[in-house]
Amino acid sequence: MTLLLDRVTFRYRRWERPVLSGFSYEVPDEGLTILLGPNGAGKSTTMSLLAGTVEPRAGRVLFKGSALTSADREYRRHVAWLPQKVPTSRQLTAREYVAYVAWLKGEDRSTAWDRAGSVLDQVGLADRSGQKTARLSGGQLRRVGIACALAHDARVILLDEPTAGLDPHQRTVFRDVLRKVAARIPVLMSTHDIADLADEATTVSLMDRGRILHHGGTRSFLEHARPDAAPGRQAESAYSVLMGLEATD
Ligand SMILES: Nc1ncnc2c1ncn2[C@@H]1O[C@H](COP(=O)(O)OP(=O)(O)OP(=O)(O)O)[C@@H](O)[C@H]1O
Repeated sequence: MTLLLDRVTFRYRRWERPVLSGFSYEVPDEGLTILLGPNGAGKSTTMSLLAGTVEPRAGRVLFKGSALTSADREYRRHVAWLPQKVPTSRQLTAREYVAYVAWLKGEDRSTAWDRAGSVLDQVGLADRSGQKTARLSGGQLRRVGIACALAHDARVILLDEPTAGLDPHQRTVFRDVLRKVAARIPVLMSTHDIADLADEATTVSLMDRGRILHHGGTRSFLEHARPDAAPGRQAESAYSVLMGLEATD
């Protein structure tokens, strides 16, 4: 019950149909939740609303029982939002950048600097902490983004397609970091990479056209797979069945 959307309606332009209408969604308080759905389903919109980067036309965004207001410092501090492209400053080193973000979120300078060192170590980037962010790879930058969330004591982490475009090695490293982080802090992550969920996710949410089609434990999601789905393909099959793309028998 930490972070949720309560009967939210949202449209990008006044004359357009709402992307979400009377939409409610609660981010689970534990583990890794994966938000699946086809292009245009409303995943990024849902995450932007939860992150407070856009405001609903109707309904509420609630954090720890209080409605979000854009000036809410506690919210900014405790809800970490990582868009697909981590917005780093190219001139700063990884450590300077993480420390800067922690300072912006309210840590004092020396605490921010110390924590930046320790969290970069936690995401496996201790040896890159003195490197300019402009010279880091996409996968390393996403780990810098996670480090920022850890540095300012986030209570919830929202990740928009964090594994998109990563090579298999970077993806594995990123998932290892994610597994450790999600054991301590709830993480909501949108993805098209169904393989991400099989081993890692605690909860699976599937949305389409602004509606949630499934929200529950990974096992209950996988139970929707066709009985004859090939080993390792149950998640894809469950997705297709729930989306109505594939019959169950
Ligand atoms: N900035 C925008 N301006 C206008 N319409 C938008 C904007 N962003 C998204 N939309 C529309 O809102 C709907 C939901 O988009 P959204 O990006 O939330 O979906 P998504 O599930 O994240 O898709 P994808 O998997 O492609 O990232 C789509 O119809 C999309 O065209």
